[in-house]
Amino acid sequence: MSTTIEQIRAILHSIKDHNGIDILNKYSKVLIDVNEGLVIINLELNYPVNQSIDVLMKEKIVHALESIGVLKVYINITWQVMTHVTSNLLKSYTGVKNIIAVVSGKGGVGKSTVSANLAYSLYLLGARVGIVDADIYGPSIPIIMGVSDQPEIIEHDRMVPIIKHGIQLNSLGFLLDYDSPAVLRGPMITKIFEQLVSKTKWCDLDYLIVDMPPGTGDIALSLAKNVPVVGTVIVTTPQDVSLMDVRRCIKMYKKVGTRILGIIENMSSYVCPHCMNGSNLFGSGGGKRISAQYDVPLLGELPFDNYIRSQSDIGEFLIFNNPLTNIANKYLDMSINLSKQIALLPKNDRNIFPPIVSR
Ligand SMILES: Nc1ncnc2c1ncn2[C@@H]1O[C@H](COP(=O)(O)OP(=O)(O)OP(=O)(O)O)[C@@H](O)[C@H]1O
Repeated sequence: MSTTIEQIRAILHSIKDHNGIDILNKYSKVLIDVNEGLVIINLELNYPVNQSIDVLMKEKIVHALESIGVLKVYINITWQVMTHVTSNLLKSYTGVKNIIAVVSGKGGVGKSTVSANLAYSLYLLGARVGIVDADIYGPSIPIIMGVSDQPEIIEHDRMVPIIKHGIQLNSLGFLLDYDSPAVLRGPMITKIFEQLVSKTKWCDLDYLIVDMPPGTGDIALSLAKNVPVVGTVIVTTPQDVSLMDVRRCIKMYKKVGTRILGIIENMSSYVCPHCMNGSNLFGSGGGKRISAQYDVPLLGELPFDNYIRSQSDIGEFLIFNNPLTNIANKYLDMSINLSKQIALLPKNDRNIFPPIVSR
């Protein structure tokens, strides 16, 4: 008896990828054809798929189909990121499908480093990505990414983002005088922040990463209320003081109704490059505990890696220089996890213009 399209569809729906996430979700489009024993599958997914994921997915699908006796199969995978509904139900900005804020309970946990590398790994997956440095206390993204140019101002006070390593970039540091940051507080700084995000001429972005200042201050509240953000990613280190601040941060974002897309534990372990023994510099398992306690996905755990620090200091990307390192793979896994969390959110239908009805 030959395999039916329904059986193949059911098999596809049962497959999980190497992150343990369903290969298909409610927005995936699947066209299946069976022609003289050859099964043809055309899959359109709503998250980025690079070549290695494409290969892994195809292997999984072929393997699963073999179990029901399908031996000849052709699979074609394409993808298209869609715009998802924002936490505050605001309409998304033109040119930006999904805004993701990277936040932390306290300073120095590696939020900017994670933001830059997360942006770059999403870009390596094939997505169009931008990054906004909104850290009023010290905009480090231009340093990490090795950018010193200023964005060009065009008509209607709009700014053209700088492009570096394929990523569109703008920073509060380009707009503020950092010799007198204390003067800029409250409404003034939140207005500049909102303009930075909304008045940059972003070009066709799948994801815009916002590197937020640490803590739960004015900019965090302004983000929650006035920026069409799909959600936040919280960066923490595993030690107890850091986790205490994360709890406060999670409670604040939950209170103001901003979605939490996941937690990233940074500097979670250290492997000595000489003896190769691992140790937990700042304790262990904190990210997992927080994730379980607040029912928030743990997107990844990143080790302490001196190469990250030295590369960031000279404005180079770890992944850019060495895409095959263990930590580069961890970043890629993390960005795949994040893109899939976003892929499951409802669509933002408010961005779709009503059809023009001719009389
Ligand atoms: N996984 C890591 N391994 C080693 N060093 C790291 C790692 N992540 C970040 N760092 C280093 O830690 C320092 C602080 O990182 P970063 O500036 O990204 O933190 P931050 O949370 O954004 O800080 P702030 O709140 O002050 O803006 C930097 O020198 C950075 O290179």
